[in-house]
Amino acid sequence: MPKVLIADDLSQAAVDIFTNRGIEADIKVGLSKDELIAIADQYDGLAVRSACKPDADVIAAATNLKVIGRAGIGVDNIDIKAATAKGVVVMNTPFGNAVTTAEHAIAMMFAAARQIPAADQGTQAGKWPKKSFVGTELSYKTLGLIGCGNIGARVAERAKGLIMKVVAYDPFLTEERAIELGVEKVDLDALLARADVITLHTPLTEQTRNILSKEALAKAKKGLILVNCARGGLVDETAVREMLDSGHLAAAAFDVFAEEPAKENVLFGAPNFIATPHLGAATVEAQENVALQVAEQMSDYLLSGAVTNALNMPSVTADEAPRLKPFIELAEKLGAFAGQVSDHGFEEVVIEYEGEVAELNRKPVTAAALSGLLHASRGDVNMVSAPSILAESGVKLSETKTEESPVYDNLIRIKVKVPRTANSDETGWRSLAGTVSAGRPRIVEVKGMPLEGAFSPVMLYVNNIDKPGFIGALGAMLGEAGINIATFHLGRQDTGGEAIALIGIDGQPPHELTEKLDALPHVRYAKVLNF
Ligand SMILES: NC(=O)C1=CN([C@@H]2O[C@H](COP(=O)(O)OP(=O)(O)OC[C@H]3O[C@@H](n4cnc5c(N)ncnc54)[C@H](O)[C@@H]3O)[C@@H](O)[C@H]2O)C=CC1
Ligand SMILES: O=C(O)CCC(=O)C(=O)O
Repeated sequence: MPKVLIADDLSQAAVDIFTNRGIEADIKVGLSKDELIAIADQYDGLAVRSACKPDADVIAAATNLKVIGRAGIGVDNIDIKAATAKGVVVMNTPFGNAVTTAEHAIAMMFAAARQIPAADQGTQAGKWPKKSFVGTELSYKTLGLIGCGNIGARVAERAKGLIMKVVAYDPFLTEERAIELGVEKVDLDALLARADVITLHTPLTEQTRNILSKEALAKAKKGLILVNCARGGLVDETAVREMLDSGHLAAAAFDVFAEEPAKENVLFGAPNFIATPHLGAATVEAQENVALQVAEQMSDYLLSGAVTNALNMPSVTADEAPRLKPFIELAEKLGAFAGQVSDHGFEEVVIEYEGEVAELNRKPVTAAALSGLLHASRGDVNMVSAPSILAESGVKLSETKTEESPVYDNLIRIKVKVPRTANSDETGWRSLAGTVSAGRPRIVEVKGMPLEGAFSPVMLYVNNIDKPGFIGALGAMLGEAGINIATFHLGRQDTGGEAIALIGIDGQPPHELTEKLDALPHVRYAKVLNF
């Protein structure tokens, strides 16, 4: 039974889903990093919000971990690179709290424009401070959105309802989408020059960190209201403090801080500054949404291999997962075959899809092929880590698809380009193909030569010249070594030409056997393959 750790406050809905689906869920909120590392290897899944920080050390200690689920949007608390390298899927819930967070941004904008918290404090202190609070009307003012994705777009919709003019800076916002949302796409300098209110809605990345630097803020209009319900690191907090003190900024309302939990901060106590403790997503509805979603997604992955909203792995729906399973198995085995016979590595990989499989979601199938391919040389690799490992190695990857498959209903062919080496005249492309028949993977072609057979856990691969007596000698050699033959598949180009034998054997043969095989006349190459 898979086991997950819920390491941040999550609605009970998540626990119920895990339990109902037969997954054991431990709740341990507020663990220190050392405490988390000490127990991390017990879990297949880790469910977090933003307080728990699965960094490279935690991920390295979590030797059984398969999935990290973020009940929320921002994943800057998770080391996705480290997770990918260890083959751990990272998934979030990109829509579950978007409305709630957009509403919080609007609430913060109003609170700042009318200084509601300070007015409330003064009133309840018996001061009736009516003359101290003269606010700003928002209708017909310009709202500048930095980031116009899920949340930004929802803020835009609401701001338009408030009769505000909305301009947006987002390099990935298309003109069509801007028109659809009724916002004007502008560059950052234009936004700074025109906005009466700025609200941030980008993720925290190396590109967005400090996007509102001291220099950028200096370009903003005097009297600006600044709202940040995205991430603390997006804004220079010290510069905001100086500008609130000097009156360049009329007000600022922040839900997020560079250091959280923010028990102290340079902004605290600044004039017209409003703070909430990262409450953007804190509504009953949003917490229910993200908890349900993350628990369903993690359970789907752990139980059926379905992948939704992953940041480091192609999606596989629950419907697709069972259909893809045999093709994933075939691709991984073909990749493993190619990887084990590529003694000197490979420079390029081509994966050809024919027939039925060409019409399926091929990304996970390709990831499986690469996982098999890299396994011989890299060991600890899986479908999550393989594509990025291959990309980092500089090996070129391409894919083709043909709806028609001349012989089989479906066919996957893997071609690898092997490099020229001092000891090998085997240059150029090597190819292997297989099919799924009656739900089982079968190999149907090796080096362009047709043959037909199932994969066995241990196989002997022999590439030889087709000469009488060879098969007898091979059988005798295996018999002498006490090795039982389970399956025997032969292929050849033409009589007396290049040939191959693929022999399923019961158990691992001694190393000397391949040496003896290699020494047989007419044998060009012999290798034990493991699947
Ligand atoms: N305060 C809170 O409790 C919450 C905060 N958030 C934060 O809000 C962020 C945004 O969430 P969503 O809108 O759902 O994400 P999203 O991915 O839908 O939208 C982000 C937008 O930022 C844009 N962007 C990326 N780089 C940019 C750049 N250099 N300059 C300008 N725009 C850029 C993207 O193109 C995208 O349109 C999250 O990453 C998270 O950090 C999310 C939920 C709750
Ligand atoms: O889980 C939370 O309370 C924070 C939500 C958030 O910041 C996010 O979803 O990115």
